[in-house]
Amino acid sequence: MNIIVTKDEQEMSQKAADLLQQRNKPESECVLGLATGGTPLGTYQELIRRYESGEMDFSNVTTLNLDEYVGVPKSHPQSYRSFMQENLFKHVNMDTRKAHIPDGQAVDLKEECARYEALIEEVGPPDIQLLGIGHNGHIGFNEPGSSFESETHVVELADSTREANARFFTSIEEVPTKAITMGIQSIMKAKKIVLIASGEKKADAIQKLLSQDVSEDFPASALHRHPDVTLIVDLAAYQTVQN
Ligand SMILES: N[C@@H]1[C@@H](O)[C@H](O)[C@@H](COP(=O)(O)O)O[C@@H]1O
Repeated sequence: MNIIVTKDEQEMSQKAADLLQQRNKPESECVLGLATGGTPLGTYQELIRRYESGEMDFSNVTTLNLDEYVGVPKSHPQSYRSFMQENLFKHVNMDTRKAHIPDGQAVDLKEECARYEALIEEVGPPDIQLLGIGHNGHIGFNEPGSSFESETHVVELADSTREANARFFTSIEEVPTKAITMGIQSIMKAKKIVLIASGEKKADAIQKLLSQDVSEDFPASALHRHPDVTLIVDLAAYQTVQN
């Protein structure tokens, strides 16, 4: 695992945008694996800035998002479809028909998971996958205990994850209890993975990740088995590791 320590969140976002931009070559289709949450917001702002200044073009970009809440309408402001639309897609010259996100409102969720996994094979795998990390080490919505062999599936969200995400809703009761997520094995198919983390609140998770222990109790530890992972972490999330 390649580790880049940045002075702050802004620099973390710029470095992550650099890696995404490097994969976006004008002569070929580029597949980006994208994530939601607070952490990638700065990266998306940086990608938008680069598009607006003519440094980046998204016409050849296909995207595959990691996850989506179950039962939340696509138009709901907190659906991951709306999140991506508001924070990236609508600001760049993307063909949103090539922007894929699991359908959390599918009548048959099992069938939807199978469809999405097949889609990863069909349009993917991502040239690069952007990942955040949950306090408990979750990636996508793969909570502790998830099998490293898992493909796209429905998960029950851990109470700690619902509490962490409650800040985006008006109350904890509104936070969905289930989600569809790409599995660990699906995520590991990406050619390159970049994990970003910032702030003291992520320091424990980063410390655990860097302990090198590989265990299904800490989903992000699966990344130690991937040949091309870059961790970009700001000082606040990393410094505590040193103390
Ligand atoms: N499903 C998402 C993850 O993909 C994300 O990495 C994590 C951390 O979010 P944040 O970046 O807001 O800390 O939370 C959510 O639950």
